[in-house]
Amino acid sequence: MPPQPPAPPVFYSFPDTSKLVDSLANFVVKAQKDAIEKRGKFTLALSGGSLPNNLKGLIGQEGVQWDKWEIFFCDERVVPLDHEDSNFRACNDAFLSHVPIPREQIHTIDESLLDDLDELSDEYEKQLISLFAEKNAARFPVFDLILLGMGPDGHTCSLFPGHELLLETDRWVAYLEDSPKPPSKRITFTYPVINHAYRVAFVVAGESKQDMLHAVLDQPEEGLPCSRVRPAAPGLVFWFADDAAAKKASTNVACHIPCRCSN
Ligand SMILES: O=C(O)[C@H](O)[C@@H](O)[C@H](O)[C@H](O)COP(=O)(O)O
Repeated sequence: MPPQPPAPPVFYSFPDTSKLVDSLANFVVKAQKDAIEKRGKFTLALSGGSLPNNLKGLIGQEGVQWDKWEIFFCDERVVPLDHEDSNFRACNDAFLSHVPIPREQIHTIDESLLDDLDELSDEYEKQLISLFAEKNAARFPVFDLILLGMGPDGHTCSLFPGHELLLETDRWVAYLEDSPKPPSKRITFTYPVINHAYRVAFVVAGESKQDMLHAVLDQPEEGLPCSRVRPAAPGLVFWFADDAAAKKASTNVACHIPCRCSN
């Protein structure tokens, strides 16, 4: 069978953040159940920014098999893990430290390599390879779920508009020293990793995201970093937005606005 085109995004919008947080937690737990049933574990990648706080709904959730989770970071700032800019720290403070996930299943950067970005990104890529490569014949890791944010300029992970890393086709993890969003030194998943996932979900909230969300969904030809997230079939993209962010967004999505999905 010829390769199928990517499916249109599935769009959910919610009247307020607490409903979004509850629904996102349910969605993650469903993705986890599905992954464990089919593959015996749940591989999840997390972003920084506002996302960690939107995952607090996972604390105390029933039906979570934390011992089956393997967590990576879609991008990470090149700082010690206890630094206030660390994406690991943000996720740890928001929810990871409140749930019984074994620490060795949370895959963080090697702090001894902070002075050598090439080595640092290479080592993180090796952590991915050791988890994914043996059982997976695919050329790239296939995450069960990747959770992303959308920056005000349409960036996601540490993939910024106009940056040469948008064109990376080989490496799984790359580094940059010129991030327009501080801090400037970061490592990031590349599109081949993001676009091989079973599910990718963006989480966006607030009026300040209205125009960019409209541009990302309705002007994909602009090639904004978020618009380039198009996992190959059977992969799916989901958007979890609050009504403030969703106001100008397109109806050119699988679940139209106004949508009050309860999942
Ligand atoms: O490390 C980072 O900076 C993030 O991973 C980044 O990609 C973030 O998700 C977006 O900038 C959105 O951030 P907000 O949700 O805070 O706008």
